[in-house]
Amino acid sequence: MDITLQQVGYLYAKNSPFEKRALHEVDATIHSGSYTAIIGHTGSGKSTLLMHLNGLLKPSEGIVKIGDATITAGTKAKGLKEVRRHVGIVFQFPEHQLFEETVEKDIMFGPMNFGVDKEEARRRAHELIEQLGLPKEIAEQSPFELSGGQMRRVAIAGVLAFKPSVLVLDEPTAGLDPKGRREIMDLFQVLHERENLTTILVTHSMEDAARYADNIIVMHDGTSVMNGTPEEIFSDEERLATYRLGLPRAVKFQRDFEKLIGRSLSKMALTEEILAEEIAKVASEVGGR
Ligand SMILES: Nc1ncnc2c1ncn2[C@@H]1O[C@H](COP(=O)(O)OP(=O)(O)OP(=O)(O)O)[C@@H](O)[C@H]1O
Repeated sequence: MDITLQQVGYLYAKNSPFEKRALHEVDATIHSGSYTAIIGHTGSGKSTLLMHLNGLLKPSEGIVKIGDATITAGTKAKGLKEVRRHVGIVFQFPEHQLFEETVEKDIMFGPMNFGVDKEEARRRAHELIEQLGLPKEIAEQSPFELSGGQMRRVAIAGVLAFKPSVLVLDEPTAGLDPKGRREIMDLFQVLHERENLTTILVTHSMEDAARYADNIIVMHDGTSVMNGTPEEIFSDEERLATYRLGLPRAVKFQRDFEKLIGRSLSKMALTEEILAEEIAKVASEVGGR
């Protein structure tokens, strides 16, 4: 399911003394099956943009196309339920939205709300508990008895349970330790590859954008200023600096290493794995001389 934004603008509290423009003239295309990262400085409009991706907000100006649905300022709310079934959003700290008395019921809530029958919803809940690496027994436990990392997984399972075709992740690893962060991000990567799940990641982490995304949208002052592959986006350090964004660590190391050896490496080191490979190649050339 492709998502396209054409000249999208958004005003909070429109026509009130508190009116505030959060988006203007945003153009972007997110292709079905892609992994897109949305990056940008604090206040650049990422969260506002994200809420347009499943009709939680309707654009004040312009058009949002989500698959066959077209959303404009005049779109009626009842046309949007179908869109929400297809686009699942994992909000920041999603565990704050858990509310049922057991983990199983919490995961079943989403699919049942979209008309899935109880038995199928229960089957999905148990399957997801396993897939997300949670112990089976927690199905009957209260979500509030779990650790922070487990609660996060339960909340993610609740979104995956209604089988969205697009998964939107708003800083999904905020507040987790480095191991928990990596595990959750790797899990999304597996889902993206295995189910060809269109994935949209809103992140402050340049490393995560470089590591996981195949497409990056840069937001600045409420508009989309760059859209391209990680290689394209991170090749222009000066331009990124004007948007107050830095390069991923591996790319910075590469720049320093290239200066040291006096030539360019064959690939752009977007991840530490690629950088390590490139350094190993140079080391073996030097060793062979
Ligand atoms: N509910 C609201 N009412 C009024 N203005 C808002 C509201 N939410 C956000 N804004 C403003 O809209 C602009 C864009 O905010 P948004 O939260 O979309 O940015 P962001 O890039 O997601 O920021 P962050 O990285 O801090 O989450 C900011 O100037 C913000 O102050």
